[in-house]
Amino acid sequence: MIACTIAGSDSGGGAGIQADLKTFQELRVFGTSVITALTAQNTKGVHGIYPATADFVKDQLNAVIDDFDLKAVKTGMLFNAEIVETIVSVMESKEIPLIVDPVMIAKGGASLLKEQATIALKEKLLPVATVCTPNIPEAEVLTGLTIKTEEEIELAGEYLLNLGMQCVVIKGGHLAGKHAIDTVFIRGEKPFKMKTDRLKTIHTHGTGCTFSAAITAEIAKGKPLKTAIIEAKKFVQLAIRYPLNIGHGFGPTNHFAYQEHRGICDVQVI
Ligand SMILES: Nc1ncnc2c1ncn2[C@@H]1O[C@H](COP(=O)(O)OP(=O)(O)O)[C@@H](O)[C@H]1O
Ligand SMILES: Cc1ncc(COP(=O)(O)O)c(N)n1
Repeated sequence: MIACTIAGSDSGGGAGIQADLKTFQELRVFGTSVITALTAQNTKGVHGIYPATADFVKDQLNAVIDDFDLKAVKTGMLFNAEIVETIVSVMESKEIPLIVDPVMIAKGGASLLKEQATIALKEKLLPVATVCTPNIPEAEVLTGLTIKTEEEIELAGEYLLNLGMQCVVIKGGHLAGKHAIDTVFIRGEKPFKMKTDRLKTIHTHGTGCTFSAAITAEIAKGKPLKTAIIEAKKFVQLAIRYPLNIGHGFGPTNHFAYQEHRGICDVQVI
């Protein structure tokens, strides 16, 4: 099975292209990549960004699509509106499932998406997406809502589904409480929640990239949407639960954990 990630490179290896390819590999999917930007980054922050031209992003994507039978494609850091629009122009005519992680701001605070690009992402990319995986601040930007309560999560989910996607996963990592709860909206189905313990850790660099890459890998393997999303939640939960404790800042998650500890992760589906 072959998947592709369209994202930024994280020199620190915990997020972006590197997190996505490691996740694909652990889930036994062959990973291809389209790099939108190079970041000089480590566990302490983003120290520089060097974007690719939109034309070169297109060259990479066409090179991959022309040669491989891609079963799923994901996007992460897209940086500017030209890159967003280029991806739309290539992907809109394809029947390949597209998972959009609407990456906006790194956990350290650096902006990974320009303001104009947020509009392009919402108005052009999301309507051609299959799945979108916003965290709470991203869902707030995309919907214009303040999201604190369950009702507001429901409203945000419905709003985003109405942009044309088949599925929206609103991630609860940024909320408070004893549990980390993600809410999943699939068109035509009753929404459900995935609940795990909220782990006390600073090693959450790249959690969103890892989660969306795991969804992409499971979809590439042909899993139904709901099964793919639940398995991906297990993958990211184990990756957070067994940190590598490397770097001097907010460390990466552990992509080895799923294969090493599989079967012992409880994700409550409610
Ligand atoms: N401290 C934590 N304990 C357990 N799960 C977490 C924790 N932080 C984030 N997660 C989970 O990691 C995934 C990524 O979530 P989140 O951190 O909200 O996204 P992002 O990395 O895009 O900001 C979600 O499934 C979320 O529930
Ligand atoms: C290249 C790249 N892509 C995505 C993220 C987001 O990850 P996080 O929100 O964990 O900082 C990042 N920091 N760098």
